[in-house]
Amino acid sequence: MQSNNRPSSNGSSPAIRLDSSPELGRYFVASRAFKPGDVVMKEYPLAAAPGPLSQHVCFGCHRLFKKAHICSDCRSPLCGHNCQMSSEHQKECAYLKKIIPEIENRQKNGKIQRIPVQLSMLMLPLRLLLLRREQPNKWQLLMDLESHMEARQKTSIWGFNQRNITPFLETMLIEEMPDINDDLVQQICGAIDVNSFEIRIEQPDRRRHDHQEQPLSNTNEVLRGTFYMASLMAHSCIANAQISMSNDSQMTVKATVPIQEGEGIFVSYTDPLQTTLQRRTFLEKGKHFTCRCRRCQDPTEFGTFASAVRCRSCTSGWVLPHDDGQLQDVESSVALRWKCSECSEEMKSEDISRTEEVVQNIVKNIQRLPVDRHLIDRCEELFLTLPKKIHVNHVILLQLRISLVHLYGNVPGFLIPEMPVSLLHRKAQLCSELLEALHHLCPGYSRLRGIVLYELHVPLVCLANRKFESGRMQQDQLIKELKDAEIFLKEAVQILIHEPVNTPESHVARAAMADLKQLREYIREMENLRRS
Ligand SMILES: C[S@@+](CC[C@H](N)C(=O)[O-])C[C@H]1O[C@@H](n2cnc3c(N)ncnc32)[C@H](O)[C@@H]1O
Repeated sequence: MQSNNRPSSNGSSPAIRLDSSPELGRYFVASRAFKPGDVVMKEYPLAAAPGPLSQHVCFGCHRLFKKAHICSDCRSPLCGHNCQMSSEHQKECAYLKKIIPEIENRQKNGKIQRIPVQLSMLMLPLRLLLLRREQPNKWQLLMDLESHMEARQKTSIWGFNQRNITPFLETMLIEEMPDINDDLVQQICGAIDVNSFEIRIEQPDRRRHDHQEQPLSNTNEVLRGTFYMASLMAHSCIANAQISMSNDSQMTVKATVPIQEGEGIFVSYTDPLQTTLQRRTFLEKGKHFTCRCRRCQDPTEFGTFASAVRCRSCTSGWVLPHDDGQLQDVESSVALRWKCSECSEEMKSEDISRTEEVVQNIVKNIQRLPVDRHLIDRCEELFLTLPKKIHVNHVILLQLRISLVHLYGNVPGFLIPEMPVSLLHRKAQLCSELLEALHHLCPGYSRLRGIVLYELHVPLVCLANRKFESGRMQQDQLIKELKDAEIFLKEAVQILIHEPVNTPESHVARAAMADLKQLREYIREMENLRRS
């Protein structure tokens, strides 16, 4: 198995082998069976750089900073003088400072964004282009990646790169790479957009509760990394493997469900908690293919109704992608036809998209409120109002459940010891509903399942204790209910234990292990008491 960034040129390894099909292009197949949690591959990127929207990531050491130290020569945002003086930065600085007059000039004419934004769009292409001279083996791997040049030529990104990326890279590199031209830059940009992965950055003083207050929020403060082996993995919205990133940018791909020898390895390029339209649109625009996975072809998404919108006409049916057995033939998400399950009223993809946007904005506005008891009340209200527009299991309401599960137990006034029985039941109910949906949408050992299982054990233990302490439960029953909670906690540990250190999930894993030890001791104590 490959365990570093030096894969064999054909991407083969004892555990996986490369195959290809007219539909998927190249993709990996298991050369042996994998169990959930087994490592499929590990890899470091060919290059990584702060994401184009990042504003607080040091261009040198890739750590987060509160206040930028701007390099006096090239204006790069750095974390301090040491990073400015590092040999890595000095090398890049020599290139970057050549373009500052041009950026400032364009900025004066209002034709360009702020300097750090402009620089962060250029960093990854620059680092990849520098491989050509400095690390020719990696350059060859990069040149082997899919970049969808033909399809991208027809999109606005091509012109954007022509105006905002190519001229600056030419100015920086023309002396040592006289043959640099727009085609080469577009190929690099295509390889980045089609193949790159986001790498989360650990907050410097992140504690367990920070994670819980900001569950799985997307942040712009990420790195983008271009990997070789991982770039050969095919997508499915119902994947059998998932990616984790350590904070030194190493990627690990692990099986989430049993994978048989000879089966394809699929990761999800999209967030499983996105609607069919959001997923398909992202894949069509960014990755240039139409997804024909089992989930995309099932209008109800395995009975979850995760993208279902309420019919405006009869108000009782659900509008779903039209199931006339032709879903696999629909070439683009825009062409999808949507039909009410009861009155057959039809809607266009644009109408569905608008409804999703309206509802998402309602939720986003509420989630911007300060984290206090009012936020919890407002989130709960959404469970009464939004099902008038979307199904109660719509992904937007699944995301809202995740937020609420983290809020209950962590917001002052709603800490576990303060929570009334009804709210402990509510937290447990939200977890159970999430687990049911995740079972269909991202089955097996998904990180999200691990986190929800961890959250579920908390109210279960607390409810059992309260009942026992108030004399409404016998000791035998208490032990039984504690053992039920232990099963959930044990699975949470099994799923999260091997997450890379310093990731939010690894913090939850550590907490779960400590809680599991404590719970087992408590169960033993109760059993001893029963015997005596
Ligand atoms: C990250 S690359 C994967 C490797 C690629 N197949 C190759 O041969 O280089 C992503 C590209 O693979 C293809 N691809 C991946 N998953 C696919 C799927 N489920 N259906 C169709 N094409 C897929 C698309 O062309 C996509 O842009």
